[in-house]
Amino acid sequence: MHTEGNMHTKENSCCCSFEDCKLTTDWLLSRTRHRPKIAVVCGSGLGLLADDVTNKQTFSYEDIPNFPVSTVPGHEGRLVFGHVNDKACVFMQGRVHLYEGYSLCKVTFPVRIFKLMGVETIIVTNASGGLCEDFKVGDIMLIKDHINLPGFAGQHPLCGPNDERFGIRFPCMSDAYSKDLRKLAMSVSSDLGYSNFMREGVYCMVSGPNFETIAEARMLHVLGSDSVGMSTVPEVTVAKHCGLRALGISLITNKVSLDYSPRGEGQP
Ligand SMILES: O=P(O)(O)O[C@H]1O[C@H](CO)[C@@H](O)[C@H]1O
Ligand code: HPA
Repeated sequence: MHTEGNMHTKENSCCCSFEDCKLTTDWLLSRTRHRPKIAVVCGSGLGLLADDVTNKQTFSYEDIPNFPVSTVPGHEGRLVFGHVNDKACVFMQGRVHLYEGYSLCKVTFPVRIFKLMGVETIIVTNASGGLCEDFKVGDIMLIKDHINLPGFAGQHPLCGPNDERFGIRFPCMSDAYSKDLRKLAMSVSSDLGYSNFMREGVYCMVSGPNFETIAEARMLHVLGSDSVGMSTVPEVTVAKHCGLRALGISLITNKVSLDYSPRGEGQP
């Protein structure tokens, strides 16, 4: 069989085998007493989510065997173990993306490490562009569903041989984002007085690194996307595959231009 240039063939399918994951998990477990039940992936510029962690122990990604290293600004590249309100947590201060040149297997490697460490719930955050006309910059969108655009083109973290120790071959994705967690998040934000800027919607992943053309943005909108970004979907897909409960939170950091007329500099 000719394999050159095809990432997903049997011979060249996985840079992150179960054994690789086990090695990294054991490395971490032997260096920390923390046993987190909740993992949080901090999106671009959102590393401050880990600021209030108590009893902190941190590891630089570059020191952790097999771990991918963040290369973009706004992604510090450290794992932070500790407690938030007495809950044992681990925060990824910074993630890696497909456009950095990592395979999606590598992008999602940390999710499997969390699973093997005993994590049960994962909160995946991101910075994204608002496509829904009602959205304002600064709104927070709870992700109720996603569109995996790179997945349609074969860029999918679960392509390649399936290891049943992680999950089944054909995982269901219709309930990837826990309804209960979304309900809880809405109720907590209402208690905090945040209801005015809480939204719920569909996140679409594009590969990046360029932002969308106006025609592309219109297409994504017509397809039912409320926000667009270059992450999250692979992590949540792998989380669902291995049985983690997931909450997805998107901070709307910009409004995506859907028409050619306004402020028209440089536009077609
Ligand atoms: O999704 P996160 O990591 O928050 O980052 C978002 O912000 C970057 C673009 O500014 C892209 O990487 C996009 O995906
Ligand atoms: N498009 C894609 N990714 C993004 C955007 C956007 O407008 N904003 C933040 N990440």
